[in-house]
Amino acid sequence: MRTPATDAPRPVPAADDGTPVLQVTGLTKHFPVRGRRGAVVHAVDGVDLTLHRGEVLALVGESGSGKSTIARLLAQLMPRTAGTLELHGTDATVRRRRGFRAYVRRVQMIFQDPFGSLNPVHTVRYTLSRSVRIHQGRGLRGAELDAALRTLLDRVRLSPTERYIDKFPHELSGGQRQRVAIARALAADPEVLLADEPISMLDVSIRLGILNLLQDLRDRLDIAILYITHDIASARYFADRTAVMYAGRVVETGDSESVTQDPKHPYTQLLIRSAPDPDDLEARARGARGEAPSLVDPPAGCRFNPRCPFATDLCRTETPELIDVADGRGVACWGYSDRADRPRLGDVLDAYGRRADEGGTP
Ligand SMILES: Nc1ncnc2c1ncn2[C@@H]1O[C@H](COP(=O)(O)OP(=O)(O)OP(=O)(O)O)[C@@H](O)[C@H]1O
Repeated sequence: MRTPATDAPRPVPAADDGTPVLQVTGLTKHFPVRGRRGAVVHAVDGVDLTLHRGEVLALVGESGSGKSTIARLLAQLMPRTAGTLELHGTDATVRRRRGFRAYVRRVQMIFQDPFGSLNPVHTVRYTLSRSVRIHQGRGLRGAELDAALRTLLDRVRLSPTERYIDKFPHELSGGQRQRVAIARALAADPEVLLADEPISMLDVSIRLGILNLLQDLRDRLDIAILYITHDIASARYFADRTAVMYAGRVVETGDSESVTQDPKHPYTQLLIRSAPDPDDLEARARGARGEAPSLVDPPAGCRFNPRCPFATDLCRTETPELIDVADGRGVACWGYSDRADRPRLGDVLDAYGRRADEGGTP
């Protein structure tokens, strides 16, 4: 059961009938390229995602794969090129400012940089009071407001609250600032948190504490969380389901345990089997098959084909959709299709190793 941050009225909670809280289908974003008429960056292309209450979905991928763009599209901070966005099964596209305010109350975003996202000239009390008043009622003041602030700080484990409430951001650690940013998001009593690399700028020693806090919010408040990260190991620890992105497309989805323990897509295999040394991954991938593709003129077919040791003509010409492989798992790789001309997959690291031994790309 959700417990509201205060007794103030909140948007009607929808019955949990299994309908996703938030769902996007065919999500696409193309950015125009300045100075090149007609050219676009294919940042996100045809992505389907569903977020359920009380569930963490990790969106994993290397830099430039489109993760942040997806977060901004889900937050409706910019228009999409194509695709639908539904909240509880109903079109949630905002067209006016008022609609946007109502949407933001339900879908809140947490940013990577807690240093940049809190205004340095305001105390924690000011920052949180402002958010509480916006979302829970402009008239809230005095003891009632204090109680709401206390509840929020308790929720993010900044207690005793007196120690933090009159502090300025520069008087707090990175982890404490991120907790304040999370408290500010919680003031809206949201159903969805979009967390864009929420721990990547924090000290390694405090990252786990923030993930545990988010996990606790998922459990206690039944919030749906989109957790964006380039660190697939943290996705395994923290997320119920994982979607792996490559060059603007989702290449693999499934429960986090299966995706990380038994990766199916050659890209996910490379990502996981090279961990924990990302340089190893980059070196192997570069040594074997070059850099991540241009998103202005992306490769035809599977976008991973130029780096994939198993790619065939089919992979170079036709785009694979997500293929059901087992237990709700999907893999966008022709290797799992029943086509006669499908590629025969082998061990991805062996293949790269062989290539390197043979002196580069064949
Ligand atoms: N406003 C914009 N105008 C033009 N191109 C953009 C814009 N925003 C993002 N892009 C491009 O879209 C692609 C995806 O970027 P995005 O930031 O979503 O990736 P990401 O996976 O979040 O990467 P990172 O982890 O580095 O933030 C990149 O090629 C990026 O340069």
